[in-house]
Amino acid sequence: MELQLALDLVDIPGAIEVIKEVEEHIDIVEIGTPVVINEGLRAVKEVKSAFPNLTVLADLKIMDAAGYEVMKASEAGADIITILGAAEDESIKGAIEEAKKQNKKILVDMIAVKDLVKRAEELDKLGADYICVHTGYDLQAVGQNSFADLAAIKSVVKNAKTAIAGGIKLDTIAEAIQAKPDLIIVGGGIAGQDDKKAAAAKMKELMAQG
Ligand SMILES: O=C(CO)[C@H](O)[C@H](O)COP(=O)(O)O
Repeated sequence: MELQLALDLVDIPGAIEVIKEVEEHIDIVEIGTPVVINEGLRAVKEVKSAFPNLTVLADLKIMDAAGYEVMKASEAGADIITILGAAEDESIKGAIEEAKKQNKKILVDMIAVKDLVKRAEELDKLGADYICVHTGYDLQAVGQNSFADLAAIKSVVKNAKTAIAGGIKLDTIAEAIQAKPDLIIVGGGIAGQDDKKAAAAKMKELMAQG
């Protein structure tokens, strides 16, 4: 089980500072959608060159022109690129095909997908590397989470790795761990804490205990 730190509310120097603090306790660093909107793919490029040994995920949440966008994120140094599960199959196929060419991985974000089980089954057959259930900020604000969704997709996904994101904190990570995803994605639960290193270390410790 791997831990991904999502960085959403920082600029490039801020991202580098946080990563330095928690690097030894995380497996993947995510350059979040707001950071890419503010700073462009330069954020991916600068983080990858500062931490060449760290797996970098570009959270582009691609919806269209998927092959092209995967190519540009790959050129910037991303190892994993995200596309939305709600995108057309043609876009999903384009993203997966380009990622294979570039030796990269695709994480499909299931945010706002209504029939999760059916779509997860389809995405698994299309060859997604990761399928991620996700409660975005706007639904976190009204008290939702993705724990039941993770169990639901795990019942049908055979090949892809499964992931969960959205509001996971130290006091809720146990529920995510129980459902045994391959990847747990945490943003504010680490980046928003005073002692980021301690939060990441404790989460990794709980994940190792299983
Ligand atoms: O993609 C995102 C929002 O769309 C976030 O990166 C993801 O939800 C993880 O952050 P947090 O743990 O703070 O919810």
